[in-house]
Amino acid sequence: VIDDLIDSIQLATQKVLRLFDIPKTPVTDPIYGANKPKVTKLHYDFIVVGMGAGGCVIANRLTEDFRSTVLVIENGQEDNVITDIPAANPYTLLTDYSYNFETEPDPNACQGMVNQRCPWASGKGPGGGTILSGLIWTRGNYRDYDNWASLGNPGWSYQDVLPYFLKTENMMEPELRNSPYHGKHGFVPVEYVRYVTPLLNSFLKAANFFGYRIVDYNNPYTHVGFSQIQSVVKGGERVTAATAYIKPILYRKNLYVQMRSRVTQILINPLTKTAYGVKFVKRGAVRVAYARKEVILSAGAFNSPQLLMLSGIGPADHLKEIGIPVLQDLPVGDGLKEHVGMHGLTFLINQRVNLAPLSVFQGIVINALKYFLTSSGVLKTLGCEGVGYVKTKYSNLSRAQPDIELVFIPSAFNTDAGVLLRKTFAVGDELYDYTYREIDGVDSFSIWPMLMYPKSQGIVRLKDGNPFNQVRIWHNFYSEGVDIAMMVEGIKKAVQIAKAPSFRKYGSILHRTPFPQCKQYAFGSDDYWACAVRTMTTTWHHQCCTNRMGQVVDYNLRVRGIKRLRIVDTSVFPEIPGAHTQAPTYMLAEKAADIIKAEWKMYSIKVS
Ligand SMILES: Cc1cc2nc3c(=O)[nH]c(=O)nc-3n(C[C@H](O)[C@H](O)[C@H](O)COP(=O)(O)OP(=O)(O)OC[C@H]3O[C@@H](n4cnc5c(N)ncnc54)[C@H](O)[C@@H]3O)c2cc1C
Repeated sequence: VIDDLIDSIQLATQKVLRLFDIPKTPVTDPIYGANKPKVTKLHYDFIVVGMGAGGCVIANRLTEDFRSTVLVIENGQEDNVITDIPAANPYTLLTDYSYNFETEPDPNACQGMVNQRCPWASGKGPGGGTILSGLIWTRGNYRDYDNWASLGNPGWSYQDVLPYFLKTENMMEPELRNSPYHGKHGFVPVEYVRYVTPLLNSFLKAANFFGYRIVDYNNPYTHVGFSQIQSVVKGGERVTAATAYIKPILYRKNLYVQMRSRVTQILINPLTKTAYGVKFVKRGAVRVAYARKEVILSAGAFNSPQLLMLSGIGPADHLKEIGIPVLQDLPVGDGLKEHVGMHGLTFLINQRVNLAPLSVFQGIVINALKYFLTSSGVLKTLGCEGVGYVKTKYSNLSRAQPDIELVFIPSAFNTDAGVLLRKTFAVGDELYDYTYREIDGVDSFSIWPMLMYPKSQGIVRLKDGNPFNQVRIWHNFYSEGVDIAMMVEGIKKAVQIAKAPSFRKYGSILHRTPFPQCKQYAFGSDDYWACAVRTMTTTWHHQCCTNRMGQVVDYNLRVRGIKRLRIVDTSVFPEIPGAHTQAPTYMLAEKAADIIKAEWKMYSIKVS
């Protein structure tokens, strides 16, 4: 009551000051999803920074208790009809829906990319990464979470987290819906993708040909094998974290969402080391919002460490160098992990059974009509169709734990003549012109291997004290030799799969013009592929582990040494799971919400 009274007085004062035009802080704001502007408050129970996968879940679950007010602050702009179209993601990746980070140059990797830097997309807008994502739904191996627990994080073993994976999910496929390893009542619909090419069938038959089973890879007993991709779509349309978790609850009076607002600092009392609010900038004006209970950081694996460091929490040496007073010395920004890949394999075919982006552009009117009027057609493609989990000879994991994921892509860099896909991965001119120009627009497909358990780890640091500057990222990809050896084996397995009889009927052949940086090696030799992975280095956008549980946060996700500050996003993963990171983030946030509610004795809405 007192806080509300203070709010009213402060807001009334601001209104009066506004009559004289000082300061310019408005007292009403367009709030995401509200029909008319809501009066902004200064005090909330919880402030959530970032409306990505983690932030959306937290905002939803905490507002189940109508006594608690929650403000979500999101830097990005509102979503729209284009962002819902799964096929639009190579385009949206190049827009302001992504932060478009870049890595620091490193002779070990990214050598064929523009300026020898790998681009690294990270979502910006309602849903964060899920507004850009390939929508692939994978959980990883049960041992991933047993490992989290064994690293000193009780409560995070597979048995502990499985209920939260189930709570998240609404499996729509009848054959999987009744499995004890799938949920039916969650906010996240999961389907097989609506639009696939005939090549998917060839991919799955090829797997059978080489002795792999068709499996439910999200079942802990059948991880090794192949499948059509389980994906986060409804009726073939993209479902972001905001679509799933925020839009259905926008009517809640205790939920406030500020878009286009960049948090620049967490406000922390230096004497008590207690977080009490945030500073943010909206439309050029600096504002503050106060949290009665907690500030929850969900700004992602690059921006959460940035905000901590800007607020005096991080490696002391680095903060001193930048000139930021040190509040708490913690290994923030260390241990960055990513599933590194090599997207350059190109298999040419002699029939147009693939995804041909140029014809999709040419027929855009018909394709758009199909999408909007009949909910069908090529715009429902994810751009990836199948997935396979295999083991290489270098794996020291158990028999049931794969170490390479193979993603089947019904097109390749050359298929759109280098117009879009190549740009999203910043493939350099020298590489593209030498290797792919001669096959511009030729029908083709690709298989993208992904290293599931990279050993190499990178570092995130501030460039300077300006909160609007991007962080600096040292990826350190392939600093551990075993990562290269495994990727080479993964590539060889992809090449083998594409040789199966099921692909031969399309005249499938591997494009053998080498990368210019690797032409000194015999094409297809281990040395050639090792050079290829250092040249055509691609990220899968699964950045994580930069504020690790057990190091920067405790197993209840509270920042060590600071009160009332928690982190709920991929940055707290104690180790990268063998999964695309969206499902693990939803799981993490669902569990975090229960932890927070228990601490503050809050209500939940029960689902059957
Ligand atoms: C291109 C791409 C493709 C992907 N494909 C897949 C896939 O197919 N399958 C899968 O499982 N996963 C995929 N992912 C990964 C998945 O989307 C992420 O792991 C997940 O979204 C991470 O959630 P998060 O909560 O950690 O952060 P994010 O979802 O990144 O959300 C962070 C949010 O915080 C906001 N923010 C950051 N800084 C500030 C600030 N200072 N002030 C205010 N707001 C701020 C950001 O704008 C963003 O909206 C993909 C990601 C990308 C980028």
